Amino acid sequence: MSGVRLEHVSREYIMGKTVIKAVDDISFAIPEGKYTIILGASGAGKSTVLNILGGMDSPTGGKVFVNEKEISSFNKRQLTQYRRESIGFVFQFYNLMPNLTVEENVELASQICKNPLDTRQVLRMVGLDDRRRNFPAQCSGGEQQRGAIARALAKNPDVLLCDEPTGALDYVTGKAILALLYDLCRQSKKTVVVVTHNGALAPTGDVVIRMKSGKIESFTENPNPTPVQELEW
Ligand SMILES: Nc1ncnc2c1ncn2[C@@H]1O[C@H](COP(=O)(O)OP(=O)(O)OP(=O)(O)O)[C@@H](O)[C@H]1O
Repeated sequence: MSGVRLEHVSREYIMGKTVIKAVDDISFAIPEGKYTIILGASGAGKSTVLNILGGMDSPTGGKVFVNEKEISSFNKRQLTQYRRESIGFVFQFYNLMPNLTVEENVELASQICKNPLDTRQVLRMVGLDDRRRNFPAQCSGGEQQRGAIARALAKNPDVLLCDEPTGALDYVTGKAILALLYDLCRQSKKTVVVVTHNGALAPTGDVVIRMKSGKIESFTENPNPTPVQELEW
């Protein structure tokens, strides 16, 4: 099955004499193209799962498959290539290069991968074409996040991973960013995974995974997700 699959995945950290199970023997499968939300309180293990999916961290047990590639068996070089070519990341704090314009930030990402999309096309997709010559400091938070999403998408990745993408944004701007991520998921048919602690977003996901203390509390598929713009919280 294309998409994302975790089989009995664990991630333990040894801290002196204690073992912290950040992720504790979890299994789930997300079909390709699904808009997925991972929910859970602080410390539940959400970012650890996202980092493992993105090849930034490796499990201490279990197997991880992304579009049928077993990334948990990759060596360092393969993981670097995987992060570069197969994964788009969106973080809470945009992380755009401050000395490059929005357009140059997107171009820079395109240059390191195999099948990039056209920069202008991607900037139009995220509604940022008229701001493309601005430096990040000349953009609002929402615009910077759109720039970061454009940069991630331009790589034409298999999966778009977003860790608290609205964490630094106000309510209305955050909603617009979530609506954009959902629309991009539908348009591009790519798997999008959004990590958030905001339980109110559960109805908006095609797939909703709730985590608690490193375990999966529930896994739900939603045949008719609610558009985020229709929700209030
Ligand atoms: N590098 C590390 N070394 C030791 N413990 C870690 C490390 N990274 C994460 N942990 C622990 O693993 C657990 C899960 O952390 P994780 O960051 O995945 O949670 P989270 O659900 O993303 O939380 P938050 O919403 O606060 O970001 C926590 O108890 C955390 O302290």
